[in-house]
Amino acid sequence: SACSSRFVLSQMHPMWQEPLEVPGGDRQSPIDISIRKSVFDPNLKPLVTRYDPRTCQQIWNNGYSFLVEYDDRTDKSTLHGGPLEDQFRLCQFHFHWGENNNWGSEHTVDRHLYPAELHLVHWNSDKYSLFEEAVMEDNGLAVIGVFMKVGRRHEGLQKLVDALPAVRHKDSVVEFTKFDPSCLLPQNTNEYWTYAGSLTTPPLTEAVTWIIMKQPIEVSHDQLAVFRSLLFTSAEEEVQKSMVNNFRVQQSLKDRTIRSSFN
Ligand SMILES: COc1ccc(C[C@H]2SC(=S)NC2=O)c(OC)c1
Ligand SMILES: [Zn+2]
Repeated sequence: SACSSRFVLSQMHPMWQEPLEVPGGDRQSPIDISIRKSVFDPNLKPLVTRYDPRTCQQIWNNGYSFLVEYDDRTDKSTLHGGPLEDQFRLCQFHFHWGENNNWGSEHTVDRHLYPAELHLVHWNSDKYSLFEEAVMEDNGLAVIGVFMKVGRRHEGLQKLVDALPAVRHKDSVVEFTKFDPSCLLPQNTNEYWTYAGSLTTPPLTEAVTWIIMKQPIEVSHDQLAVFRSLLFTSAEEEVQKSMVNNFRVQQSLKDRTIRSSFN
């Protein structure tokens, strides 16, 4: 699918150097979500996700994370509602995690760090015809962020975990089908925070309406350990580097308001 972030491949290096300044730079992500600074907005609607598992195509290790990519040529797997005016199309999901269970998420809640964070990436298919177009526009993208905490084994995630050894090295791809990502959403999707932000890796474009779920999902210690068995490096490289701590440093809120869908 077009949203496979080849930019990441070309411009990315695992511990990539933060650029000195970013175009605009007043709505960068990730951020800390201060609960007391967020403003309840009663006009925020429930989120509506309609994902068709038949659009699931493959898993790809791009040297920064692993992406599960969806066929986004038609409106089969979509997101609308919440803070969104338009309909958005799912193109991929991926994760960020740490070297241990003490940190790993990109966003935090009152500075609380989670061991990992899921990003479900969608682009505005009402306004644009390709991901590449949407990624350059204000609010061309909508990303659902879901925090992950250590607890019970997540049965839905296990199918994905079992496929990871096949994409251990950077640039490896494996077929992965019939996966419904709604199994990775918390049971309560009506409580979320939303704010205007950016991609969290280069090109860092300020095109994202963020929708961060309040309720984390639980995954087991062993499932996270398999994430950490992935490598940043390709099979040819002599020195293998484990894929951990693939999160960006937090950015300042600047002149933004975080809205909450709950009081
Ligand atoms: C230009 O295309 C890109 C570039 C990078 C990413 C991945 C970043 S953005 C995010 S949110 N989390 C991440 O790790 C893309 O993902 C949609 C798309
Ligand atoms: Zn991400």
